[in-house]
Amino acid sequence: MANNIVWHQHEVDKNRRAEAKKQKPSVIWLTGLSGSGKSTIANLLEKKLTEANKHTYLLDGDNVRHGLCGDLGFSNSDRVENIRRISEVANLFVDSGLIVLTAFISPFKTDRDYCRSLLAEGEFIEVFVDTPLEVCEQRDPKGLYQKARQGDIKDFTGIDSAYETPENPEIHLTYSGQTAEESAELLFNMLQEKGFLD
Ligand SMILES: Nc1ncnc2c1ncn2[C@@H]1O[C@H](COP(=O)(O)OS(=O)(=O)O)[C@@H](OP(=O)(O)O)[C@H]1O
Ligand SMILES: Nc1ncnc2c1ncn2[C@@H]1O[C@H](COP(=O)(O)OP(=O)(O)O)[C@@H](O)[C@H]1O
Repeated sequence: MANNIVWHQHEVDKNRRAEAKKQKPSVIWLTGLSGSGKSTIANLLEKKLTEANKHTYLLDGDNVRHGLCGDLGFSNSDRVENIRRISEVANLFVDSGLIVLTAFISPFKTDRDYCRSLLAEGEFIEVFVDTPLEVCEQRDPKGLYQKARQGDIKDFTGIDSAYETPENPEIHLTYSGQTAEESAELLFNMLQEKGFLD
């Protein structure tokens, strides 16, 4: 913990920055298994938000793990640290007035709740991309499930590492054979209907 360090209050604050962007800053936190469609859906959603003149930033698992979290692996403690860093970054981006989209497996409830705890009421929107393991495994876009089944990758989520299902997500995106575009459309509409974009 930082000692002898005082938070500096700047003249242009979060409200002013959000006002300038004419939007309500928030974090749209997609969680789900590898291959569930988080990145694909978040990408399509960001396009829709941009078309609606929203200012956004997408934090994506694979990309963040190349830089900010490049020193971390997939042990439970590394995953906790991964989500802690991402939560802090998401919080800073919300402070800057942005609508932040995140696409991380984020398998542990406590870590997702940590990000929620950093934000104000209504700013954290948990979206459970609820695609069954069998579907994810069949898609296997990176061939990782096959490697995990063969024992070439250890601690793979859903195989030999836990995924804690969200109990009360703001949005539950169930899979019933729809395309990624349809999921993104559905998610965009749900965000609007629930007033998260007002
Ligand atoms: N062991 C293991 N378990 C799960 N995932 C693995 C693993 N090893 C590599 N990968 C690849 O890393 C991506 C998940 O990274 P995340 O940062 O989202 O994971 S976590 O939130 O810290 O659990 C994940 O990307 P997505 O498929 O986009 O979810 C995988 O491609
Ligand atoms: N309905 C769907 N929703 C999302 N992705 C789908 C869908 N159908 C097929 N896919 C494919 O499944 C893969 C999902 O991968 P990705 O978006 O990287 O998931 P995640 O980020 O959750 O690991 C992509 O190759 C995507 O094209």
